[in-house]
Amino acid sequence: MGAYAAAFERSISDPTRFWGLAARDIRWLVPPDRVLDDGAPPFYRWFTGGELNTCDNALDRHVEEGRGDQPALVYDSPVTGTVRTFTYRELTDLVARFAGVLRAQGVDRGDRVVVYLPMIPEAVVAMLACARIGAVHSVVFGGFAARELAARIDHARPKAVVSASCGIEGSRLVAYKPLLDEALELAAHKVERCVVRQRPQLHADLVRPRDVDWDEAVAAAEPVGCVPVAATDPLYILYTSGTTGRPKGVVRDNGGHAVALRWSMENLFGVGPGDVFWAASDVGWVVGHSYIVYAPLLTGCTTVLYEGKPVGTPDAGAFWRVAAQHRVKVLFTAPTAIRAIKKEDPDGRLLARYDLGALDTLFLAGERLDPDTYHWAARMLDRPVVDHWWQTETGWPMVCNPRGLEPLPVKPGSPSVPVPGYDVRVLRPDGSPAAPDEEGDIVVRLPLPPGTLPTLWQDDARFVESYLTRFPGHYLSGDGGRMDEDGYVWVMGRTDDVVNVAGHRLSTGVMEEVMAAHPAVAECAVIGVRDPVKGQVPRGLVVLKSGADRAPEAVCAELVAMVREQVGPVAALRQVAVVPALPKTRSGKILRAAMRGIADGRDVPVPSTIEDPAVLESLRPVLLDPGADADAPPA
Ligand SMILES: CCC(=O)SCCNC(=O)CCNC(=O)[C@H](O)C(C)(C)COP(=O)(O)OP(=O)(O)OC[C@H]1O[C@@H](n2cnc3c(N)ncnc32)[C@H](O)[C@@H]1OP(=O)(O)O
Repeated sequence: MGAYAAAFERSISDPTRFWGLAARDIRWLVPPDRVLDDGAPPFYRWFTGGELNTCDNALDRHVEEGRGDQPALVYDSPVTGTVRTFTYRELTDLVARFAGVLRAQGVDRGDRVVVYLPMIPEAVVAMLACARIGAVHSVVFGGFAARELAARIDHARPKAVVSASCGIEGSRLVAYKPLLDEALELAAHKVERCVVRQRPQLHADLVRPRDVDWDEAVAAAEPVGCVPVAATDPLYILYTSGTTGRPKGVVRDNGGHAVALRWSMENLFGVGPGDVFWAASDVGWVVGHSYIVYAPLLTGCTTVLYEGKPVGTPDAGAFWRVAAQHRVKVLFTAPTAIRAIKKEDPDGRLLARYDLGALDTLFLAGERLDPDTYHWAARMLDRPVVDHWWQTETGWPMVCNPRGLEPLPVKPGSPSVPVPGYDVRVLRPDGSPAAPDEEGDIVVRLPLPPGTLPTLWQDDARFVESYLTRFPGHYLSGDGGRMDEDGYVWVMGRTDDVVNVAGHRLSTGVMEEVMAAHPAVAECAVIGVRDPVKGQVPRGLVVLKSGADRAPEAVCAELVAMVREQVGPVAALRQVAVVPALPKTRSGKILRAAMRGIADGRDVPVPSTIEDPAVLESLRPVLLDPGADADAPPA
């Protein structure tokens, strides 16, 4: 039996022993009584009775163990012309001081702190400072609009918000503070304190005494040490899109998270202490949480925080420049980024300018890796390109080619095999196991391994209903796919109304909610359709109210602007078409999957429950050819 098969078998047959051994790489303040607490299924807890501090494991511990002068964080920002390195000692000092700032603002263990920051070192500092004092951070991605931020504030009910005057999107300045002010106005929950980092590119007006200037507060703060927290205490809440407009607050614990992420670095990514790891994502997504911040630092690596884009900052050689300059060993990004680079530099002329001698592997996740992109990247880089599949809910890879454990043959289009700890299955609608290569729902048999979501924030019922009810005893991933004879998993895409736009998981429901509020709209549907660069883009189909005397093009342009304004630019809704009717079942359910299939050029059977097949047929031309974008985005 190979190393992978042996590890997988051990992880499933004796998870207590498997993860108990992995837990030895973490510094515990109080060792756990139990590795797996399975006393209250379907809720499982890892490392109960144990106490630790995640920040201690990510920073202080490394300083004490001799890594104080090693770079912990490299901030590379082509949009500001900055490259700055922070050693473990420097980062520990900054975090300890900012933890003092939070304390001084009344933030204590268990309090929530919303972090709404661009890709600047302060984002990492704020997250780790929360961990240091046992506060629970909830990072909100900067591409969301005020309304979305307000919804998250109302749900997490934070004591404080940490933000900045602006973000920099390529050449565009995004004023964060007005968005924050608007969100605070919209939110019912009243936030007591906002700590605002003033960036030189744009000064924000502070509302005193609510708003506190980051630099002034840090100058006045006393450094604070790490507090012990229970392994099962929440480290963070990260909201992710569900099928409805209401985001789900995925909870991450401290103990299981630290153990699983630390294990994943050596066994999946093949990196260890001292290596340079770069996840080119955003701290607002789970990749940013796990593989920009926590996993590399828990492992004693150097992590790269990149404030730039794959193209345009300044060109499609940007990723290769960063990888070469910082001697990156593992680069992790989303396929959409590689497709954007490929589009601009198909022959790799820019890539050829850089010495990528240190680069060992390119890991890709966040959306399906299409074989074309895989082959292009593998050919251009001439080194392993590794697809892997996971979700915000799981926090770390579920299916991967475990480079550290045992590199397995690559099958382009498949992220390879279930990761140790994840008993991945494919089920038929009746819950019976699918045959090899038969498509079904991808599920994971409970218990999920450490590091995965123990529940949704203050909503055990929604946790059970969303993930554990469809197939009792299993976690429902929401993705469909198949498993082949060799145990390789083939992920085909979402089985629900969640879209994946440029690696950003978005709810079509939230866009529909916004569009439905337009006075001329009678009903609408948003579907995700294939896009050559972003993977998927949303497309809106709208039925106007009878008697609406507005020009359809004007309504479409207004709808595009409304979604951008109320959901955020990241929704990237550009295609909206006015149609005479939407196809529905006899019970009135809109047939989104059927429309999606036609738009993607797939042969989809017309559901037998359809009310009027002619309606679906009449949409075919519009679904196959969206026409021009409804409007150019505002400058
Ligand atoms: C495995 C578990 C997971 O799935 S975790 C999620 C993993 N996903 C990712 O890491 C995301 C990968 N995608 C990306 O990094 C970006 O899409 C890349 C490839 C860099 C392209 O970026 P960009 O050209 O900006 O396109 P986009 O579609 O991301 O953005 C659309 C519009 O939104 C804006 N936007 C984006 N981020 C922000 C932000 N932080 N603050 C403010 N605005 C933001 C973009 O500027 C863009 O605006 P515009 O429409 O061009 O005006």
